Amino acid sequence: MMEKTTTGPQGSLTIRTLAMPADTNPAGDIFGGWVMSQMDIAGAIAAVERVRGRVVTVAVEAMTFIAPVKVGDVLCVYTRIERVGTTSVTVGIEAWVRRNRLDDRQQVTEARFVYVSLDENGQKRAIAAE
Ligand SMILES: CC(=O)SCCNC(=O)CCNC(=O)[C@H](O)C(C)(C)COP(=O)(O)OP(=O)(O)OC[C@H]1O[C@@H](n2cnc3c(N)ncnc32)[C@H](O)[C@@H]1OP(=O)(O)O
Repeated sequence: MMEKTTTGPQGSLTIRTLAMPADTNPAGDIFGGWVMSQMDIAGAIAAVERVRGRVVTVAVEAMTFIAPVKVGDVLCVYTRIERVGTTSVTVGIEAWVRRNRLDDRQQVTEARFVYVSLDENGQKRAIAAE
């Protein structure tokens, strides 16, 4: 599991979006799947920037849901490149919310997503050194 953050978000702010009523479960909280989707999108943005090409998600590792997301929360997803392999890139991802008129900030998830670099034909592509 990734180290718990104690001071604030780690990484670059990659996505900021609003949790809407359509994304709730019957209990009124936001679906975990919606939050994971936002994290996958943010991780893919970070991976595409690093590999400078198309990527596909191959694995989600160490996904932890720390606190619920509520309707009206502003979800902020932070990413950082943790590892670059031959064809894969591992992105550390944290989601935080701002709630109660944006006064409170709380971490809601953390995970590592792994992406594989593909060429235009969908074949694995070696990642070039930076
Ligand atoms: C099922 C879905 O629709 S999910 C939504 C979107 N995702 C997809 O569609 C991806 C479906 N999967 C695939 O197309 C294939 O598995 C691919 C192209 C991603 C990988 O192809 P494979 O031939 O299995 O790849 P291979 O085993 O060589 O691994 C490629 C890289 O991914 C890494 N990798 C593969 N599986 C995993 C895993 N479970 N966890 C972490 N890393 C992994 C490998 O370590 C390797 O990294 P490296 O080149 O940096 O050393």
